[in-house]
Amino acid sequence: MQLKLSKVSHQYANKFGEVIIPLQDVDLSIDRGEVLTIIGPSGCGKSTLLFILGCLLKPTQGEVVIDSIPTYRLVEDELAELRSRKIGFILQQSVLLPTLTVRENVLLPLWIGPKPFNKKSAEQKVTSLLEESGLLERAKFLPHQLSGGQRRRVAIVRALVHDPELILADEPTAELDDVNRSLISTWLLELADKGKSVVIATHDPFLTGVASRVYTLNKGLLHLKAKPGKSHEALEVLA
Ligand SMILES: Nc1ncnc2c1ncn2[C@@H]1O[C@H](COP(=O)(O)OP(=O)(O)OP(=O)(O)O)[C@@H](O)[C@H]1O
Repeated sequence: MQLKLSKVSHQYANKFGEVIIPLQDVDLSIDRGEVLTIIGPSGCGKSTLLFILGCLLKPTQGEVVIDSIPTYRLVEDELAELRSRKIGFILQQSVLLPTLTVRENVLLPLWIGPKPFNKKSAEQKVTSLLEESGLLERAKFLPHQLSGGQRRRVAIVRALVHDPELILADEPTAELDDVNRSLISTWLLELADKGKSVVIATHDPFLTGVASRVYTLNKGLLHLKAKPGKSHEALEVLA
């Protein structure tokens, strides 16, 4: 996916009319196969930026263009369709439905999404994703029967089940041990190798180490921190 933000600003107001401007004139381009990380202090606007990139939030100013389509031209149904076809969200809280098994939680976006799917090939896809993530033996477990790291991996698998072109991850490795952090870093990098675009809000050096570009966000301004590096080499150093 090719994604471009031009002069994007966003402002929130509370009920007393106080205004917060977490993004100011942000320009950003993302291409296929790139891994970008965004770092910055708590409350600086990282999630806001991810929500705008994922078309969950319309910026108050500026333009978001996805595969040559300016998103302001799309109505809400078209945006929902775009999200469910092309975008995978890994949110800060791995919210899994407590009464559904791991397999059912992963299948959920296909059941409720607008995209028709073949039941048999969906089952196969889920099986192979669960296998890749080391979760196949837990396919029939309920979320409360999993460890925190396993729950996070289920949430990631769920974000990938519809084969999105853009993956947006908000602190995907927070509070995980080194094994899980390394596994998730490797996994996100492999997705980029397959041509996916990956944007991650994080402070985790495992993730900033494998990124093609690292940005800092502070006081509304986005700055490039590091020039493109050799991501595989970075991962080997960290392993
Ligand atoms: N719906 C909202 N209404 C008003 N202000 C909001 C709203 N959502 C976020 N904000 C404010 O916008 C700022 C940016 O929030 P955001 O969640 O994007 O930050 P963040 O960098 O992701 O933070 P963290 O790292 O703590 O998750 C914060 O100061 C927050 O209080």
